[in-house]
Amino acid sequence: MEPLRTDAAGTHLVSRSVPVTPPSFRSVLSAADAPRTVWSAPEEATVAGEGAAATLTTDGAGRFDTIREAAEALFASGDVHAGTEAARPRLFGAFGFHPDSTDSAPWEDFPGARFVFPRVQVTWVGDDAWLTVNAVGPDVTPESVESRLETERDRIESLPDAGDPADPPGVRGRRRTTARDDWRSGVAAAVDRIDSGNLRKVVLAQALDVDLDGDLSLPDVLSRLGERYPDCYRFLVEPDPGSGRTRASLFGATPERLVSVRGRTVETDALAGTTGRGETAEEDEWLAAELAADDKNVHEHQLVADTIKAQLAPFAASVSAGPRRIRRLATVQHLRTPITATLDTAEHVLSLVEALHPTPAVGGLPPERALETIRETEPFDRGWYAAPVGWIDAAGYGTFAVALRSAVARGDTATLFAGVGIVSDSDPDREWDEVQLKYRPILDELEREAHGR
Ligand SMILES: C=C(O[C@@H]1C=C(C(=O)O)C=C[C@H]1O)C(=O)O
Repeated sequence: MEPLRTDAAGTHLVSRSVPVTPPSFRSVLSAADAPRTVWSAPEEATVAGEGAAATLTTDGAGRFDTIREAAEALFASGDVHAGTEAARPRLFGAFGFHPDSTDSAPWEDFPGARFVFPRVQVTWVGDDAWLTVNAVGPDVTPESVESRLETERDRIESLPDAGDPADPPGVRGRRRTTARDDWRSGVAAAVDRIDSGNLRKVVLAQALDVDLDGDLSLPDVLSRLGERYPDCYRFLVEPDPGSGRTRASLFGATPERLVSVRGRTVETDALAGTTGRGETAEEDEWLAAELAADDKNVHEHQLVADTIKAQLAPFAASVSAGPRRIRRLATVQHLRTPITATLDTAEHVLSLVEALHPTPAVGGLPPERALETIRETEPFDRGWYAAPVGWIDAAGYGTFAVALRSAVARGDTATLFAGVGIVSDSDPDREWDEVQLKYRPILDELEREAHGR
């Protein structure tokens, strides 16, 4: 197993929180020290993290266990006064899609897993906001953290106004990593494997490198994504840059929850099967009805729902699925089945993340064949695209989303990722169009002409 790399071993943790006059999200993030962390999810508090009181980093197939053990050890040493549940200390981070990290751009600075325990955490819950200050180290005292809490409260309550949001920077150049002909032959080869009985489904992705005309303001991007995609999971993670490199930021607004665990309750979703949005309400309804009745999409979706239920079965005597419905987003519509389970015994959220990742919504079936097909077909590394991103607390509860509708921004460049499920009757050109639709949430934040829609 790859060792854990941490600056928190053998030390203890102190965390203190106070209510604050709610600051603006954009002001907090604009003034935040690196690495910045954002987590904002439906029915959850929004969190912005600044800096790192500790980081947990590892690689390899044992990355879920290594991070779970390190998180448990870190929180076990805790002296925590949170005041309210939402402000409690949490670790935020993500895993790589494949067990081994890669050196290829844009992923040079992204290990197999990395979690940050923010130095300063601002949490918005309903109309209230809380400030949490965290410290980890051999010499940390409650008094030093309480005094920092006072200083940080003064700073947060007197942050300068962030001003008007910046327009998207504009895109001056773009390069696809997959040419249309290569895509057609890749999809055709995958369909051949499916027809020969070796594979049932595989999700193939593309990447798009863009050169920007100016700087990307992530505070503005994340705040706009929150307005356009309030039902999605918005995230920002920023691993430390290698020497001579500008810091990279992975951000996105994904509709897909991988799993959430609270007490014995597990909630997840099967999300697969896609169509576009119409120009009118009638067209939207027509597209939704066509999607719900489309054999190819329903089959693709059902494979995901059945697999998730089977993956949860060893943990829970009862796993139940709600009705399959349409999930309508600003740019696409999906088929969605909500799935809930009651755990037989308490489990850490990372045990469920490990059991579920990658679901056939982003990998395929059978998993090993699908992963082999992905590696052989895609001319780029997935890095943290389509991988679990989320948070963990001291109780082992947490929520993880699947890092889709996402991009890595670094300086004046960004790389976007999007994929589609391939089954026996997939048409390469329709799948190509679906990939382009899935770039939209992020491209709209980069292209000037899209602004103001
Ligand atoms: C792979 C992506 O999306 C996934 C694939 C879907 C599909 O094939 O219909 C739908 C939602 C997601 O599970 C992506 O957005 O990149």
